[in-house]
Amino acid sequence: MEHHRSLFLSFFQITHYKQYPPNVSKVYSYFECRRKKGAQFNEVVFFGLQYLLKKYLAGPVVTEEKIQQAKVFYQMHFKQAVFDEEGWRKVLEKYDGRLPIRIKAVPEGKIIPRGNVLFTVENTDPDFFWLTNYIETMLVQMWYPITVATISREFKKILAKHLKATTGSLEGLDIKLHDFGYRGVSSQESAALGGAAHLVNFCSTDTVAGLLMAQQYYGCPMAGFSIPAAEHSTIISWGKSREKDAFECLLDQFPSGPVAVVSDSYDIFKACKHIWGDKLKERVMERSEDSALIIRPDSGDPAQTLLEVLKILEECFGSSLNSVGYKVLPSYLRIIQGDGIDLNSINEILEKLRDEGWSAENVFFGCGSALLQKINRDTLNCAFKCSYVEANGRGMDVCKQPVTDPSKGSKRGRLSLRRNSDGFIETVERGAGKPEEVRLADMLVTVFENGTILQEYTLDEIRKAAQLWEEDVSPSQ
Ligand SMILES: O=C1OCCC/C1=C\Nc1ccccc1
Repeated sequence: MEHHRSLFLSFFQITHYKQYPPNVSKVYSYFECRRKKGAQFNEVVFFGLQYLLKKYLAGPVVTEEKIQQAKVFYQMHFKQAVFDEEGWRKVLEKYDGRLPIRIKAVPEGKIIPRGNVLFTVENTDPDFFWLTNYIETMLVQMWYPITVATISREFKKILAKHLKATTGSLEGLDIKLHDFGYRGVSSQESAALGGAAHLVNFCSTDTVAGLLMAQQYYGCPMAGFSIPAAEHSTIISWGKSREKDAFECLLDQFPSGPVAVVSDSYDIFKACKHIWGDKLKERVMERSEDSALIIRPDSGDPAQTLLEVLKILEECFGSSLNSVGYKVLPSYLRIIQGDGIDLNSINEILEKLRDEGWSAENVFFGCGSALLQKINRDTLNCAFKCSYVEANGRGMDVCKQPVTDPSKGSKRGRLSLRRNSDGFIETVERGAGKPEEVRLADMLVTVFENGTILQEYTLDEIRKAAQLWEEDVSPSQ
């Protein structure tokens, strides 16, 4: 495939090779989501490195043509010759354009507590010590898929808790949160990465780019599902006086399988009472459980609107009690709330529904920007730092310890990740841990070396690694 020029143009400062001490032969760096006091998230889902390696770093990424292009580009940019043409030509000659780099990483999907090493990067050939932090810029972009996968899993914990508490089971958990975020992200690539990151935890999405990512980079032919759904244009195009006809068209066009109909174009409450609950009542009741009508409010205070809608639908269609005593609408009727959903509001909504005796099985959720866009590199304090160098044949552990912010201190020495005797995951610093012991216990796996990807993960394996634990679903919290 066409390798991207971005290898050369995707980093931050190309003058760093001139700034290292003399005779440096190795630069070893690592990536972590720094621990932060009072942080909202204390564990992260590792996801996305495989895509980045396959797309930008694997294979013969350095070519003579790209070297020439970069040379001209940086001569213009710095108005002096600072691009390391010779260094790159040596990569081309010595390694046929493959990067002499080793990357060791936690397996994708693993749940790792904040403050632990997630992957390490080092040059495999002393001539190329400057390469390690050259690819830092691109590697730090891992903050995005990690953060989306983490937030998506936090949603899953909340949904699991409420499902367990109000239905007694976790059935249907993986379709409870639908990705509505395609339009709200900054680019097709973000949609692909973020969409795939959500699919680590759920199989419900409208972000098609994420499905393609899962297919092309994570070996999953179809990672998520959706259903026919109205949007405001398909309702209001009938005119205000024909909302009933618009709704009836959805029922006619999609007689089997679930269908979602946004119903707040004019008055969600009148639509539920007089159209769904009256004019089209028979049409709704004739649908089976597998062909439910899913009504979508899309405005107003989410909890208040949902409670009012549930009340109206109960008056029109009735409700029953499930095995744990919570109210459920008839199986041909459900609701999806895709407006105003984030980690705080989804919990509030489910608590208010529960207080009014409603089970979580009545409602599905959609989430857009709060899932894919309302985040940044600081959300999980993602950082990439050098922790070890070799010069004149000697190794040296290095780190930063800013007196102005100790939380920005970095780890020192070569790092490994292990489960300690208490079963907790911890990072072993300073190259401690005997090599034979580290080899066995080290959770970090060499996934990339000298241009070749040595370990791949399928989405199925990643989903298994990221599944919720028992304690994540216990209603106690
Ligand atoms: O209502 C629905 O039911 C379930 C299927 C998806 C769906 C709506 N999708 C959507 C996507 C992007 C922005 C807004 C809505």
